[in-house]
Amino acid sequence: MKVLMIDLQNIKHKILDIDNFQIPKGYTCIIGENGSGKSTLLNLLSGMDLSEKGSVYVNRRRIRDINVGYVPECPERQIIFELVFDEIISPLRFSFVISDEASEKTMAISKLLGITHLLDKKTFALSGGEKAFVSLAVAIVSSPELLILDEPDSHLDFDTAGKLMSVLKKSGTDYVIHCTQNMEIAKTADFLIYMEKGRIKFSGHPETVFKNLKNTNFFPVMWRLEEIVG
Ligand SMILES: Nc1ncnc2c1ncn2[C@@H]1O[C@H](COP(=O)(O)OP(=O)(O)OP(=O)(O)O)[C@@H](O)[C@H]1O
Repeated sequence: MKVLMIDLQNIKHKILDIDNFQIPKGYTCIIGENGSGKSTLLNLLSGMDLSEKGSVYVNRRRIRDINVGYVPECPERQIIFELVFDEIISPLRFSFVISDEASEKTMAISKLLGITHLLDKKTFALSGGEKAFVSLAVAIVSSPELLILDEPDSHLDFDTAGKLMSVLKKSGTDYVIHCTQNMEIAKTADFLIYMEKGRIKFSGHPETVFKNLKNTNFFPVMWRLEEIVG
C-alpha cells in the first residue's frame, strides 16, 4: 500500500530540533510565535534549504525529487512579467510545455482561482489580494505535489483568505503546508502544527491542538466568543 505522508527524520537544522514526525496528506497549517522556526521548517520542505542533519521524504521519495510550489509572504515581489497571462503561464513555458497545453492549463487554473478576468491585465496594476492569487496560480500551474505557503494571507481580508484556502482544497494538490497567523483559517485545516522554540509542541486535528492553547492568544477568537456566550 502506498504510504502518503511527509516524513521528517531526525532534523537538527538551525533552530529546528525534530526527531521523527509525519505530516499526513491534505491541508496542514503551521502556527507558532515569532521566531519559533516556522519559516525555517518551510524552507526545508520547499528545498530552498538543505538540512544540516536529518532527512525529509515525501511519499518515501527524497524532497529534492518532488515538484514543489512556493508562495512567499510578499508574493508581489516575485512577479516578473508585464501581463498576468504571461506571468501565470511562465513556469510551463520555462519547462517547454507545448503552447496549446500550457494555455489550456493556464485557463483552467485561472478558472479554479476565479481570476480569468485578470488575465489580460498588467501585473503592476493589480491589488495586493489579486497579486496573491496570481502568485498562487503561478505556484500551482505546474501541478506541484507539495505546495508551501509562507503567510501569503497576511495581507488578505478574512473572506479572501478563506476563499484561497477552499480553492486550494479543491486544487488536487496532495500536500498544502500553510504557515499562517490567521487562527480562523488554522482551525479549518485538516492537520495543525504548533511550533515553539524550534520544536513541534502540539500537532493533530485543530480542535485537539487548540485545546492545549486555550489560555493563549492563539485560541481562535470566534471559539472564545462562543464559549463566553455559551
Ligand atoms: N543558523 C541559525 N542557527 C540557529 N538559529 C537561527 C539560525 N538562523 C536563524 N536562526 C533563528 O531561528 C529563529 C527562527 O526563525 P524563523 O524565521 O524560522 O521563525 P518564524 O517562526 O518563521 O518567525 P516569524 O513568525 O517571525 O516569521 C529566529 O530567531 C532566527 O534568528
